[in-house]
Amino acid sequence: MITYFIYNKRIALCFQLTRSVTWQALDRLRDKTANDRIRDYFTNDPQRFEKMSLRVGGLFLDYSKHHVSDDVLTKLIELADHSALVQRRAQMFSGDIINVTENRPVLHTALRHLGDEPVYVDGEDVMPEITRTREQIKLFSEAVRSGEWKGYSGKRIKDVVNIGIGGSDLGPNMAVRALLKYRHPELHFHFVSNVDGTHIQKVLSRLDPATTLFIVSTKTFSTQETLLNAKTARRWFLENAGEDADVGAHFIAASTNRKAAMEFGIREENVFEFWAWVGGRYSMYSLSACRLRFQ
Ligand SMILES: O=P(O)(O)OC[C@H]1O[C@H](O)[C@H](O)[C@@H](O)[C@@H]1O
Repeated sequence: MITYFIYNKRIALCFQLTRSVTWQALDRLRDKTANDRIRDYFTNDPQRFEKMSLRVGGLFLDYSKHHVSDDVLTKLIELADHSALVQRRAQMFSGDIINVTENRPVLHTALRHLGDEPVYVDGEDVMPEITRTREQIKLFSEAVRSGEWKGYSGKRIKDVVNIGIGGSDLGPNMAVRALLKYRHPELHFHFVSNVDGTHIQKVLSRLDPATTLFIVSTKTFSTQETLLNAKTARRWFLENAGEDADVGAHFIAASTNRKAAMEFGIREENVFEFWAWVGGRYSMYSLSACRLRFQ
């Protein structure tokens, strides 16, 4: 049974989708069409591909090759209408609390929003801070890429090491690997997540501290594994290169905990912000993806 909630003014309305008349009709249609051949759908309807494909937002979607008859499609659309999909989508865009387990909005859409319209969370337009952070990431990453950003001894950055774990490691790691082909020819990327010291030692042994930039990636700045690795990296930097005052030229943070990051030695303007209204650590459009800009 599929049960879901619609949150409206913080009142949860519980729907049992699988008990709806439309769902049951779809269930019967599934049995009726189980032996249909997709090839016959095309023979009987030469317009099927045009009807069941679309281009939107740079994506091409082709669902004509799925086991979906016209009747099934009609019922699926009815099901979406009956289950208040449009209303739920509007709730998502307007910052309503639809993440019911964590009691917060799901505003990845605000991070992707490039228009001028405001997006409100608790009555406050969050777009200005998103725009400011985007700009901050852009300026910083461009300075690293162009070589304008210098390490403590005046050399440009050649290696970027992300130190994080869980959501602060896996998402950015996947995205950087996927887009490696487009990376800056003079920049190399490394990810350290393992609490076993051999991982960071192995990475550091190949690097020059004067040309390495560390991203301490931790939403809370309190995760033991990440802090241990970050402290190891800072010690390595201090033993082999600069002094305490130089840490800010080689360490930045992706975190909500500005205070802890600054106590670590990171400059305030190089603590890139997360927001509570996006759950988890990673969204392609959040600052977590800022490693991509370095590429
Ligand atoms: O970003 P942080 O606060 O350092 O948390 C990083 C990770 O910590 C733990 O491993 C949690 O189980 C993960 O869900 C989280 O992604």
